Amino acid sequence: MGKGRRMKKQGPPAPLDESKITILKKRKAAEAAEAESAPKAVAAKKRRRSDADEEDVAPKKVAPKKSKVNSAAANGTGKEKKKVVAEKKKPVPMDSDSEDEEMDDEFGDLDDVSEGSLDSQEALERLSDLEDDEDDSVLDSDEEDHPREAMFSDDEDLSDAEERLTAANIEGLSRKLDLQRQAEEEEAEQELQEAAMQTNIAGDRPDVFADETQPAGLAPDLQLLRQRITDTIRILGDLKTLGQADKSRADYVDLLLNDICTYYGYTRYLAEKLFNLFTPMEAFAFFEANETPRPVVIRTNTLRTNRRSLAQALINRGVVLEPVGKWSKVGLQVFESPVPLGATPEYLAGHYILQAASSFLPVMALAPQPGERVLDMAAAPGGKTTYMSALMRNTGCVIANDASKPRAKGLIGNIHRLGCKNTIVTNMDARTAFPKAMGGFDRVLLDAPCTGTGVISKDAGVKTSKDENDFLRIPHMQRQLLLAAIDSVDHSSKTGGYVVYSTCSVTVEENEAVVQYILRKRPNVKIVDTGLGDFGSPGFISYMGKKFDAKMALTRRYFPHRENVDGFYVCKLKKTGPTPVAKPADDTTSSADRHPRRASSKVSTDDEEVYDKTPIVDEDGAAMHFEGGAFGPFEDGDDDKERIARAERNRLRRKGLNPKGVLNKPKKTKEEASSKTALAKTESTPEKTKEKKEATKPEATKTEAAKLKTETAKPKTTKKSSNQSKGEKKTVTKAEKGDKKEKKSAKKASK
Ligand SMILES: C[S@@+](CC[C@H](N)C(=O)[O-])C[C@H]1O[C@@H](n2cnc3c(N)ncnc32)[C@H](O)[C@@H]1O
Repeated sequence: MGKGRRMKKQGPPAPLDESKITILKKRKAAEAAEAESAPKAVAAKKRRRSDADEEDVAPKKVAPKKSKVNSAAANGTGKEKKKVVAEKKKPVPMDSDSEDEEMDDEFGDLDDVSEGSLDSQEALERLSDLEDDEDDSVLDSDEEDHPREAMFSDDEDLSDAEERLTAANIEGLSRKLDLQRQAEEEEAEQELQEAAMQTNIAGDRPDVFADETQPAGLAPDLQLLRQRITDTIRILGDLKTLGQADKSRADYVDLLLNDICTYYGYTRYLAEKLFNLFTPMEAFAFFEANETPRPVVIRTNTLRTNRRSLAQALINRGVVLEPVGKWSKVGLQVFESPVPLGATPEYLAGHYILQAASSFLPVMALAPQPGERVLDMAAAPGGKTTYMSALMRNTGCVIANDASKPRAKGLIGNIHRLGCKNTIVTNMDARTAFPKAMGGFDRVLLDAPCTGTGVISKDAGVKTSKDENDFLRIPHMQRQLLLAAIDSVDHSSKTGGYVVYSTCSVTVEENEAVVQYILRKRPNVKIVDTGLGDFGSPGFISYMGKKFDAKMALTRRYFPHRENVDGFYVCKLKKTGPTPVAKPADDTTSSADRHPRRASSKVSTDDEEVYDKTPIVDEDGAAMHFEGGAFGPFEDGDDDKERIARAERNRLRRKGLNPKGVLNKPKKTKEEASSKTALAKTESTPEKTKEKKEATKPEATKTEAAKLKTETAKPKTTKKSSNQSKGEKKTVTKAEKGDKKEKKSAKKASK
């Protein structure tokens, strides 16, 4: 487990502005105010609790934690901290006012804990609080119409067993406090430095261009570079006052971008693209956040357990954890673990999956319902598929597709481990496979392949590996996939008709621009609210002079520096009608013509490879019957024939047979067989026999036979392959063998 910012709680941070640089002062003031008001607040809370105990009516609620215990210990001296830990071991006397008072300062939240790990108790209490609050949570859209009592049996009271503390947990807490304190100290020091820099330049106009040119071959002085970055940002914030007369904004931005590239190691192209998403100040925070890992999060698999039991089991192993935030009922943020989280018995038994917090969000937005048919178009390694399966309580059907075979194997592994029984894995290119192979889904998730600019903290390679070509190629693929996703949804689904599009990238090209393209190509979809509440920021409605649909603000963006999660984008679309089918230029009997209801909504599109297989319903809502079933016939029969032929060839190859030989061999019809016997008796010349045979063959066979004729004229080696298929290996002559060897060695040489 890492240290430092990992300890930060996930959730919406304070709005980022210039004050971030002088945050320390503010924090100190806030801490002082908090220290003053804390005893009162705790006393009030205690009063509330005892009232509740007496009346036994009010639901138990504890103030959200930026734990006082933590902060007290974290801010205290080593001695104080030891005292904190020692105090934790003591049973807390509930009826002693004076002792209560004393404890209130540090243990306000733990007044009903008798013994055991503060850790476990704290985490469990927090779980309890969160679950008490869950009913009125607006964030879990998966609760929409189907309350999931059965899945969340974790709001029962804490049992005595759960309350028992272990020495290991106390040690865990102590370590957690150490780490937290260290992180806060580091952060404070950094902020102090930044504040000092700011003070230094506040009075005069810093000349950031003075030491711009660095002697070639010398490693950059990182501290100076960092200082110049913060100076330049400061100047850009107040160019009129702080800027030099002979320098423009563009000069400062150019200098800043160069410095960012040198300091953080981005290509200029990517640095600029990311920089343009924010104000200079916020861009700095974003680049900074990409340098530290996000918190480790696990998702409870509610098909196998509930969050409280899982938390308890892991706490018993010394894991320090707490609920990920109010927005999720199943996430646990892990602060520290003495055991590898990917190898605990709970992990192996499928009680949880390691999953980044932000990747819960698309599934929450999709909100798949029990009994539905759902498609996960790009599913591997399955974090979202298995969450969907759990939300659907293992009912209905999830088609989990991924184009990568090795990744699909990992997907299968996770599906098995987590006990998802309603899931089918397919391995196809979703751009062309759907909805041709399958359509009419209630919901589709497209967690699209992307450039990964939201997960640079996990994969620093993105900083240098993504170029202009990637930002053309990948959005193109995303558009194709999203078109296929939309066309695979049943707009008339009673319960759904939704598509969720998500990426772990923060660029506009891969997010709003893709959605905007889709709105133009598919007038039968509209953007709807994700149901994710206030968590995250709204999507862009304009960017660099480009205007997007006003509803783009309903889509959500998540950033490492704002929410302390991986950068992510989530858009929810509702399909309102069948996709108009474009008429291929040379097809005079297109489906639109055959299905007049489709013809009326014919549109011109350059994505003609995608066809909507949504059932066409009549006025009463009943599915209409067309040739080929409810989805209509496959327009591209020739494609199918070719696919089938290819599959057959592959099947033969797998069997070790030569497809050419086998498939080109004319099949004997019954008549042929019988006439052959008859002819054997009566005919004398082979020519005559041949003529007769030709006459009895259907047209297609005739051409095949003609082919065969030319083949027989070829040297023996060619014919041999067809003989081999009949198991006539023995007839291969030595000369033929030599010929084969020669061919093989020639092949090798050419390779
Ligand atoms: C962002 S990852 C999906 C992560 C997954 N949804 C999860 O939560 O575990 C994107 C996936 O898309 C797959 N992919 C790429 N191109 C594809 C295509 N044309 N059709 C289907 N899957 C594709 C990749 O193999 C990769 O596994």
